Amino acid sequence: MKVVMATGTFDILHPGHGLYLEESKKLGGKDCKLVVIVARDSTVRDRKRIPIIDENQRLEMIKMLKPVDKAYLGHKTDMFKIVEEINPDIIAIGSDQSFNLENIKNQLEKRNIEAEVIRISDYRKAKLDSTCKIIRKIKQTDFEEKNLKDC
Ligand SMILES: Cc1cc2nc3c(=O)[nH]c(=O)nc-3n(C[C@H](O)[C@H](O)[C@H](O)COP(=O)(O)O)c2cc1C
Ligand SMILES: Nc1ncnc2c1ncn2[C@@H]1O[C@H](COP(=O)(O)OP(=O)(O)OP(=O)(O)O)[C@@H](O)[C@H]1O
Ligand SMILES: [Co+2]
Repeated sequence: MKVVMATGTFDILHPGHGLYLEESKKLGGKDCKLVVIVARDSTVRDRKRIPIIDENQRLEMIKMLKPVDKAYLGHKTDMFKIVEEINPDIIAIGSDQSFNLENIKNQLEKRNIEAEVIRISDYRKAKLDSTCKIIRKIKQTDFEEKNLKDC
């Protein structure tokens, strides 16, 4: 049985997230266990922007997805601590994740973690194929208050 680790923010789910998780799971073959690490709110704030959905609700949704066997929040500072704990065979890096694979491999080597690091090159193209596009669309949409009255 192979353990594959996938990571991300997963703020406002869309089909690109589903494709990435499906492709990650395929890397581990027939008996794959897919473990997903959801980025902490503090990490998202430091690296990207203020998250819309908080970390617990993002984790709750990821746990409900079909390819996912286990999901956890990451740690707040050392991102390789969770890798040591999960001890995956493969770490799947998404097509738009800005990690340098060589840097990750060097960090793993320093800690004696024998995981393979693989870039998933598949990208699901659509009008709203990223969280930032969804946020931009919501910002630009001029909702009338009556559309939101039951919220
Ligand atoms: C090997 C690896 C380990 C990670 N561990 C953590 C972690 O412990 N805590 C965390 O908040 N995020 C963790 N992340 C997720 C990254 O923080 C997240 O991918 C990054 O913020 C970029 O966001 P994005 O993937 O949504 O583009 C990890 C990512 C990788 C590749
Ligand atoms: N359209 C897509 N096709 C394939 N993979 C995707 C797509 N969108 C996101 N992913 C992958 O899903 C994982 C989580 O992505 P993330 O949380 O950054 O969402 P995002 O839509 O890319 O958000 P943002 O717009 O903030 O970058 C990453 O590994 C990312 O590469
Ligand atoms: Co992204």
